[in-house]
Amino acid sequence: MQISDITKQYVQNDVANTVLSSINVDIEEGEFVSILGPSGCGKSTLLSMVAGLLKPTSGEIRLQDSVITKPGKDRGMVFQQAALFPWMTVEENVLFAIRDMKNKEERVKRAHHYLKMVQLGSNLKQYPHELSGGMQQRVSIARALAMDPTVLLMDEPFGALDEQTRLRLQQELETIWLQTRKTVLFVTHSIHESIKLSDRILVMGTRPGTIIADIKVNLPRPRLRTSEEVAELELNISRMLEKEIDKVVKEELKQ
Ligand SMILES: Nc1ncnc2c1ncn2[C@@H]1O[C@H](COP(=O)(O)OP(=O)(O)OP(=O)(O)O)[C@@H](O)[C@H]1O
Repeated sequence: MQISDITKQYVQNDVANTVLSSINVDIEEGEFVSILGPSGCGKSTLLSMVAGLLKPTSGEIRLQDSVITKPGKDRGMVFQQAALFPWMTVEENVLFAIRDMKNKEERVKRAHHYLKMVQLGSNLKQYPHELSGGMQQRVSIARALAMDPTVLLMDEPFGALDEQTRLRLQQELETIWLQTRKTVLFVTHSIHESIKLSDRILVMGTRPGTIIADIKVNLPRPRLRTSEEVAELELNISRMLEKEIDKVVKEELKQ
């Protein structure tokens, strides 16, 4: 995927606010890339443009040589809230996402395969309200994977979960990624989460949002908090982010 010269402005009351400027990134097939940055730097805006939900003001995003202009089946999206259909069972929610598949037997087989992968093989007939937040999020991951997208786009998928569930889902996502080797673009606020999961971390600065560091994480997996290299990287990134946050605080004080 090639993100080239992206700028994004939001216009409100005839005033243009540039939220992203000069975003250039090439993402290899199979890479797990995290986007980290202070609140409001434009992470979700960037992901929404890759999803085709928003159009860039200038620049273009290419996936397998096609310019992205709208949402497509080649991109599966997982949001902070699972957004499942409450009147459908777990199985039906996944089947609905792949309703275009003609062969019913194959369709059911595929839904079950991914639901088993996210440890929900015994919850097929349950409804979303009968599941915990973590389980609901697992359904939305299975739903996105079942569509067999080229890229998985994840916008703070574990942000609303408690710490224990979050750690468990991080491990599961890592296992799934090692099995499927999908390209993943993952927005998070957690430095540790990004180090644990990614091949590469894009650190964003703000006002306007730009990429201030592109860090390759060449550490063996699984990456433990107790590892010296992990702790050192965590400290370096947190210093970068603190600088950006200080910049915002100073600007706000001036106003
Ligand atoms: N539809 C919109 N209209 C106008 N401004 C918007 C709109 N959506 C987002 N913004 C502004 O664009 C900037 C970037 O927002 P965005 O949600 O992409 O940031 P973010 O990095 O994902 O933030 P967070 O980490 O808090 O989720 C913010 O200043 C936000 O107020």
